[in-house]
Amino acid sequence: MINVAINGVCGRMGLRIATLVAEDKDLQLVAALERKGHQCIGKNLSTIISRGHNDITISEELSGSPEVLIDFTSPDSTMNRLKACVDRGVAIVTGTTGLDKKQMGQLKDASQTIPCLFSPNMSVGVNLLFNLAEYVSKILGNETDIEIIESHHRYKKDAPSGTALRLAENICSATDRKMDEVVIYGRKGITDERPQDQICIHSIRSGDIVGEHTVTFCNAGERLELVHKAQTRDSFALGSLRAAKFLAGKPPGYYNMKDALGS
Ligand SMILES: NC(=O)C1=CN([C@@H]2O[C@H](COP(=O)(O)OP(=O)(O)OC[C@H]3O[C@@H](n4cnc5c(N)ncnc54)[C@H](OP(=O)(O)O)[C@@H]3O)[C@@H](O)[C@H]2O)C=CC1
Ligand SMILES: O=C(O)C1=N[C@H](C(=O)O)C[C@H](O)C1
Repeated sequence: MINVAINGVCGRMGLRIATLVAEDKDLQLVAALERKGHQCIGKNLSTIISRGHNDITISEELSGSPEVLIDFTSPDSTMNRLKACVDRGVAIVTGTTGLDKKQMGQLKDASQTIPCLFSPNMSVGVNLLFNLAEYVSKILGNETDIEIIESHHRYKKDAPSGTALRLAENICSATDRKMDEVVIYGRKGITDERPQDQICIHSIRSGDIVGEHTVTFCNAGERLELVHKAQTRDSFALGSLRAAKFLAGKPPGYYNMKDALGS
């Protein structure tokens, strides 16, 4: 049995993860965290997710000796909890996106002390898409116009999605391009002819779209599209549970979903 804690337990992801942990025979929820002053602090989790975890009260502080903290919150919250994980020797699985370079550096520094796993997308399908985009861009080379379209719900706080950025990073590394030289984020005004190696990321925020990503490769006369559509958040949540099981007991280090999926 692996003891886990969830940071942001009352969020869209946190609630799904708590529900799925209750159904997983290998995992035991020992702490459910929200920020100080959150309306759910002190409430019994089972009254919110209507099943499981009858003994868990939502709290502000990491407690209950978890082996792994599962975090889907915001960059500030992730950094705050990361300090607590390092102090207490707790591994962290984080899916929080929008971390800046400094915060990503802090996560990597922490991985010298505790096992850390970060992925901008924890669904199996998107991690396959990461590989497919790399493979296709290697074959189609630089003679192809590449665009990325990501679509999410109206409540998403960051843009572009971490998944879209990772897709662009993979394509750049596969085609010897540099992100800061070729990637743009939407278009406006007189843009003239697009440079051959340009990658444009477009972000749609609308309604209750869970998470959709399309990579288009346009050659003369044909277009190839790689598309992933998440239908529920369980694709991400189940991936995070797989990551937590993988990370428990590992030595300190910086891990990703490829490691957790064994791919
Ligand atoms: N890697 C992946 O597979 C996936 C990653 N994500 C990412 O996960 C993150 C959360 O997404 P989602 O669940 O939809 O977001 P929600 O806003 O629904 O949930 C975020 C949770 O974190 C809490 N939180 C936010 N900011 C802070 C803070 N500064 N201090 C303490 N707690 C805080 C929120 O509490 P409060 O209500 O008080 O704000 C809430 O409980 C995003 O970065 C998103 O991109 C999402 C899905 C999949
Ligand atoms: O905020 C979301 O919902 C999601 N965010 C992640 C991202 O930024 O890539 C992953 C997924 O697309 C859902």
